Amino acid sequence: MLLKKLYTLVFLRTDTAILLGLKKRGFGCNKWNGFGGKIEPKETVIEAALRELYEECCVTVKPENLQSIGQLEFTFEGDPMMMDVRVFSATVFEGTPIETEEMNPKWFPYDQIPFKDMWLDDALWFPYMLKGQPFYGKFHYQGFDKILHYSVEELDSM
Ligand SMILES: CSc1nc2ncnc(N)c2[nH]1
Repeated sequence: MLLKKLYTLVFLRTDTAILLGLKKRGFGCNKWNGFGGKIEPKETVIEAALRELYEECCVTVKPENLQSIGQLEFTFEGDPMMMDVRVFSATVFEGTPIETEEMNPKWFPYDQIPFKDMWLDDALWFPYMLKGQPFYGKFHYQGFDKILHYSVEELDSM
């Protein structure tokens, strides 16, 4: 029986760049990533996404400006836990991203995304997100640096 844990992942975008954060501790440390994390028992996915974004870079997004763009499922050889990651993007937001204990934020022009310093799977599904195409990706890892098999499909809507 697979166990499933829900996570959020938010990307702020402008017409020229995407905001990534360098994870300073914990899971995925030293990788550039979107902003997000676990969902607490009594909160909705949207509430969790907006809370984590604010906690990690002090930027606020209104629920109506958060676009649900994708879903990622991560499984790991020998581990029953499946990570179910809900991916969102926003182009309208309030505040300037600042460094927190968790993350060091930086804007990257779209032709300078640091894929070699990101999770291996990101290069495989970013193209869908960057063109605003809802997607559903499944990635089966061996350890954290090898993808044994994966699939990414376009969705009609999220
Ligand atoms: C554990 S595999 C994994 N890939 C990821 N890509 C982007 N953001 C994450 N949180 C990711 N986790």
